[in-house]
Amino acid sequence: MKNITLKNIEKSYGDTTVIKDLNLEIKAGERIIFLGPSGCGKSTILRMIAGLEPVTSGEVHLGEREVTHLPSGDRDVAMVFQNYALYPHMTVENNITYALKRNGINKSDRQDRLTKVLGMLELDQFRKRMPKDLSGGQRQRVALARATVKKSDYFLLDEPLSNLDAKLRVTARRELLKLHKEFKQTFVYVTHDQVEAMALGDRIVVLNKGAIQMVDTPENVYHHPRNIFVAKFIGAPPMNILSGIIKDSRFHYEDQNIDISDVSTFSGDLDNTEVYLGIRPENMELATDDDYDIKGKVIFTENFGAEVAHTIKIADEEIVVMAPEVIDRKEIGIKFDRKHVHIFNKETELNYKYMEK
Ligand SMILES: Nc1ncnc2c1ncn2[C@@H]1O[C@H](COP(=O)(O)OP(=O)(O)OP(=O)(O)O)[C@@H](O)[C@H]1O
Repeated sequence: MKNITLKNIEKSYGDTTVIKDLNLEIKAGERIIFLGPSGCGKSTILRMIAGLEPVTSGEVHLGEREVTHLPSGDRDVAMVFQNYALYPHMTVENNITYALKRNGINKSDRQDRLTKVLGMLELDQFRKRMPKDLSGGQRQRVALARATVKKSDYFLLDEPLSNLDAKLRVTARRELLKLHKEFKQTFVYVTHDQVEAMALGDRIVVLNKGAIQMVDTPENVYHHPRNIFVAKFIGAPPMNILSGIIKDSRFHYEDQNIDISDVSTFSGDLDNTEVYLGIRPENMELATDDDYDIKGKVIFTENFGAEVAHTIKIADEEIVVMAPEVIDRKEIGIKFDRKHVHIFNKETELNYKYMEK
C-alpha cells in the first residue's frame, strides 16, 4: 500500500495556527498537487508528511504505518526541493548514488539504477561533472535522478521547477510524468503555479490560509469550482464575478439583467436572493449586433497572441472577455454561454452546485 492519510492535522507556530484540522486521503500511485497562494501552508504540509516538521496534533499514515512521530530518515520517502540541494563536492554520479551506498545497496544494483536513471533523464554525458559545471535545468534533473533511484514508494516535491525558465519547465514536466509512469510512486507535489498543477495532477488540493478549499480533478477544479476562492485562484485571467440579485429568473446587475433560467444550478428557490454570478473570460463572446446579454465599455485590451483579453467596465465592475482579435469599439454587447455560468451563495461563497438542496 502506498496511500497517504492525513487525519485531523493541525500545525501552529506559537499562537499562530497555520494548518487547521486537515483531513486528506491520498491514493496509492496518484499524483496529488497542493496548490495555493504564498504562505497558505503547502510546504508545511509536505514537510509534515516527510517528517521534517512535527505536527502539533493529528496523525500521518504512510500506507499501513503510522509515522506521525517517526524521524524523516525512517519514513522512506524521496524528496526534491526548489534549491535541489546537491552535494557540491561530488560528481553527478556520486550525487545520485551516495545515499544508496550509505544504505548498503550493493554495487551492481547501484550501477543498474544509475544507468537507468541517467538514460531516462538524459544525463549520461554529465555523469563525471560537478554540480557547479551544470546549468539549472541539468542540476534539477540530477536532483530528480537522486530522488528516483531511492525507489521509495513516496515521491515528495516542493516547487522543484520554479528555478527553471518557462521552456525548461515544460520539458521538466514531461520528465516528471515519464518518471511517474515508470515507477508509479505516490507523488505529492507543491506548487503555486496553476499551469503546473493542471498539467501534472490527477487531483489538485486547493488551499487557502491553511484550509482545504477543494480537492478534485484539474477538470473539475477549473470547470466546477467549489467556491469563489477556487473560481478566482484558478484560471488566468480569473473567473469574472458579479454581485447582484435574482428576480423572475433573471440575474439583475445594476440597471441590466440576464435570463438565467437555463443555468443548471438555478432553481426557482433562488428568486429574490442576492448572489454572485461567475463566468470565465473564454465563456463569453463580444457581440457584433444587438443580440447580447449585457453591455459595457471597453477600457483596455491585452494581446496574448492566440487571443485578446478585453477589459470591459459594466457599472462599477470590470470584467475580462476573451476574443480572437481586438474589437475596436467603445460600447459593446456581451453574450454569456449559459452552460458555463456559476451561481455562488453570497454568504458562504459556495457554488450552489455543491450546496445541499
Ligand atoms: N518556523 C516558522 N515559524 C513561524 N511561522 C512559520 C514557520 N514556518 C512557516 N511559517 C508560517 O507558516 C505559514 C505557511 O508557510 P508555508 O511555507 O507552508 O507556506 P507555502 O504555502 O509553502 O508558501 P510559499 O508558496 O511562499 O512557499 C506562513 O504564514 C509562514 O509564515
